[in-house]
Amino acid sequence: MTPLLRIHGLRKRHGERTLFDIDTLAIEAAGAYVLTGVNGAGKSTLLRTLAGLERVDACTVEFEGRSMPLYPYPKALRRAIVFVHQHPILFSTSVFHNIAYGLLARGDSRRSVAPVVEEAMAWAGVAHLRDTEPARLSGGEKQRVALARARVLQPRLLLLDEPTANLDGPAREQVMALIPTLLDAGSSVVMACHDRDLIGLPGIHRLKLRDGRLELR
Ligand SMILES: Nc1ncnc2c1ncn2[C@@H]1O[C@H](COP(=O)(O)OP(=O)(O)OP(=O)(O)O)[C@@H](O)[C@H]1O
Repeated sequence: MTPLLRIHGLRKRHGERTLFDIDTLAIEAAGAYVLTGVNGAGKSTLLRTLAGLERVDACTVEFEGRSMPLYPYPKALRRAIVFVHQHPILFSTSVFHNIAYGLLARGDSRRSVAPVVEEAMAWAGVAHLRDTEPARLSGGEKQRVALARARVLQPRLLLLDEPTANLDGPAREQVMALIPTLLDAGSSVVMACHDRDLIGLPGIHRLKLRDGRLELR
């Protein structure tokens, strides 16, 4: 099977320190991965690199069978890959507009966007918050809005940085419940996390960053 994404020779340095040096990273279409490693191992940096938010040394990517450099970050990846930050930054408008924003920015019409956003709000359990200003949301609500905002873009690859960190009780359960359904929509998902319940999800592949190398378990 052709992987969705395959990267060779992915190296990241901070000054003299090599944070990671990865021979090959292959992500299957509709595959689910957890990325583990101790604090400071480079998990967030690796996700940010895949999302084009970190500069890297020359490195080639095969995306859906086409070869391209990872830097400068290609348009095809910008459209296909969505990164969800651990502490999502939301615009000071409404929940509805935050979820609609990416689709409108892509040029979709307001008329076509509205039902997609309605469906996403229902999926994320935030429909009752549609007119709420993001500053008034709890951490769990913000994370669910961020997941809905990512989902409407129908990414081929979704990168989640510690989606359940800082959440507990029902807020954590609600976010946890959404994650398998992202896979049902056909996206590949890579999640950096320390959460044992996410690591134990059925069918999930385990990637571990250790001493700058990536192990597939
Ligand atoms: N711009 C930078 N310059 C130098 N070092 C940096 C820079 N950005 C990140 N680092 C270092 O790179 C290392 C990896 O950070 P990163 O946040 O990717 O790790 P992580 O595995 O996600 O950690 P955690 O589990 O604590 O979130 C850390 O030691 C961090 O201090």
